[in-house]
Amino acid sequence: MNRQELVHSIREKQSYLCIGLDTDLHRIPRHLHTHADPVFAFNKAIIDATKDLCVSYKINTAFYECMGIRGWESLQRTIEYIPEGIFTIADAKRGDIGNTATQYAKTFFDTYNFDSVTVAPYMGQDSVTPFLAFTDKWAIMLGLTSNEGSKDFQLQRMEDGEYLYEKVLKTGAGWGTPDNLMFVVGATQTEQIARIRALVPDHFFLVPGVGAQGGDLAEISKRGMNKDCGLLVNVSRGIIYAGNGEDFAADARTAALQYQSEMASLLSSIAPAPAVGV
Ligand SMILES: O=C(O)c1cc(=O)[nH]c(=O)n1[C@@H]1O[C@H](COP(=O)(O)O)[C@@H](O)[C@H]1O
Repeated sequence: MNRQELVHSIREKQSYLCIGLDTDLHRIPRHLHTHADPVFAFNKAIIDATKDLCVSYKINTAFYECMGIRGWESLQRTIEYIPEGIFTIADAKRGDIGNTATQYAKTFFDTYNFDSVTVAPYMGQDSVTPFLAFTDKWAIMLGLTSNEGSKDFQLQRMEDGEYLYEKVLKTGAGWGTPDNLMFVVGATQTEQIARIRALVPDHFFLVPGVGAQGGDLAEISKRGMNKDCGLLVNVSRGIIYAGNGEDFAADARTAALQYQSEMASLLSSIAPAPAVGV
């Protein structure tokens, strides 16, 4: 999916919600365990209940890889089930020498046909550029993450007073374009987000950390939105585990609808659609 299509979908659905399919076999409702593929049965019900409310689904591969071959099968069924026109993210946080990175890119873009992959930039340019060589596919590079450990390296100051994450963002931005590169910016990093938006004004940010990690949707939207919206806000546990009974999918829809409604009003107040013909 290209940037124009993504922006169009955000405007049309009045949503920049990304739902994280962090599906844990041990947390899904009991009645699903009679299915041949309980993880896919769960994902299918969540997708059916929420596909009109979100513009993206993020599949965190850890939750699938831990189940071996069965997990990869659930992942494949899930990616194939996500409707056309919804932006898909393989949250795999890959990063390796160029020759190996090319194989990771082929895995997620050719074999599984995801629109994007999350990548860790620690190994530098040659570990990221293989993900940028595919038409209408995206690399989503870790910028400033949502977790406590972001203080260990990312929020350390360099000799010139700049944070390490700022150097990473500025350097990384030169490897791709706002049409094929996004950055991960944690929703818990409210104090930094305006600074990050100033550094990379045009790029999309994937913003995880709303819901279970306590990030504030309104605050990050006010500080991080650009004229194209420029945000994909991910919620995983806060939506998919909103309920755990027979009605879990309806409960997930209710939670997603709350986020989408808030997003619609934030979009109209912060980044209203340009008038037709402008
Ligand atoms: O790259 C990510 O998606 C990511 C980056 C980050 O800084 N923090 C973060 O929580 N994530 C992921 O975003 C999702 C957050 O899940 P919830 O906290 O359940 O909404 C998980 O899949 C995390 O692995």
